[in-house]
Amino acid sequence: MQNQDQEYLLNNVNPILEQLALYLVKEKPDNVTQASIEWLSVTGAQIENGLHHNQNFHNDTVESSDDTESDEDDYELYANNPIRPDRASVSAEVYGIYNKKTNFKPKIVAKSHLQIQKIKEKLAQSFMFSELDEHDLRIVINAMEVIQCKKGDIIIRQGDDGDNLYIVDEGTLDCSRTKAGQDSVHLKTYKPGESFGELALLYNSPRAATIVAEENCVLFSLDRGTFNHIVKDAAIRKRERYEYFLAHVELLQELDPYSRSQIADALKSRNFNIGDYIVKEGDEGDIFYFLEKGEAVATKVLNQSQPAQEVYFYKEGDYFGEIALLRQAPRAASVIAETPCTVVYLDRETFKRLLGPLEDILTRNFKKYEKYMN
Ligand SMILES: Nc1ncnc2c1ncn2[C@@H]1O[C@@H]2COP(=O)(O)O[C@H]2[C@H]1O
Ligand SMILES: Nc1ncnc2c1ncn2[C@@H]1O[C@@H]2COP(=O)(O)O[C@H]2[C@H]1O
Repeated sequence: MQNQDQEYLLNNVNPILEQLALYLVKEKPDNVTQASIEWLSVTGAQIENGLHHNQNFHNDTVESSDDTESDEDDYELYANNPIRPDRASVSAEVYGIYNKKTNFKPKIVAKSHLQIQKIKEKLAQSFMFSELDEHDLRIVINAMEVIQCKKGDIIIRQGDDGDNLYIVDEGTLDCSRTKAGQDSVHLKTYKPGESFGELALLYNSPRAATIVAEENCVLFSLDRGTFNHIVKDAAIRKRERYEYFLAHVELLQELDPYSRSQIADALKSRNFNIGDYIVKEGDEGDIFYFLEKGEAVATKVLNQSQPAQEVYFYKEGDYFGEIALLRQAPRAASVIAETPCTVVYLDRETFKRLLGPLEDILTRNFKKYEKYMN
């Protein structure tokens, strides 16, 4: 082998393969190939990223390229990993994700292949994280800690300072709030896939409610530092973007501002040109819409021998597409853009989860279509 090949092997290939081998020996996954792919795409990629920033990375020892940095500045990649007995700490800067300007050093917590898989699944269900790109997602996954808690454990206490956001992996938790001089009021029950504890991090405010485990639970927690740098700005922007609009949607008047902010997290947006069909009569329907900008018209075939007729006119703040979701039926009408339109929408699952409390109102409102419905 030529000298430069040996050097490449030593500097670029060995550090990653050695770590991979150690990981596989510890985890002993049934499917080695799949586990390796997963590991390489998360931890391996970060090591590689670091290698490009610091060619001093050799074997098991990772040094910061900045000699003046103290050991206290290091972060533990294999902190809980017994297979890394000698030097457990790695500098986040080595991994190329240390942001000198903001002093952000992402936390890296060792986790099993299975735990990483579960975190990925739960993050995909959580609106606040679902739009992160691969790179940011990797940082969030690395920073997450797995927390086991027992029935009755208080995870968050109203009024406390807050340093973590949580995603429920297993179990249910009760969320309640007490107002001065009043009994505590139950706000909601958290189930797997849902997240809580974001308000204190988003707005630097005391915890707005108390959250207690109703049974033994597994949670994933994310620290304030990572949340602030990766998630916070986009989440605040999205909440602010829709805050005013949602506060003026008549349908949502009965919801409290917190529930509306949850809808803001979940909304997706799409533009249509004049004449575009937003919804087509007879199609399967899985989406519920609010008209954010523009005007649209609903048309319906009332007589098979005649073209569809206009049956409803939509202005900003109106909603449509609820019938297919509530009745499990094909679309009862078409909705067509009369001007350039922007709609914001929720999928069926999210509609059920967030607008479930409004089902009665939605069903009562069917009467506005009554004279046109079969
Ligand atoms: N109606 C509500 N008002 C405020 N917080 C709520 C509400 N319902 C659920 N919560 C959650 O309870 C959490 C308590 O901690 P945080 O204030 O950090 O974030 C809060 C929200 O995630
Ligand atoms: N006369 C009407 N009959 C039925 N749906 C209507 C009518 N006018 C407007 N719509 C809306 O058009 C939507 C088409 O999709 P959906 O059936 O899911 O929900 C429907 C209502 O929101």
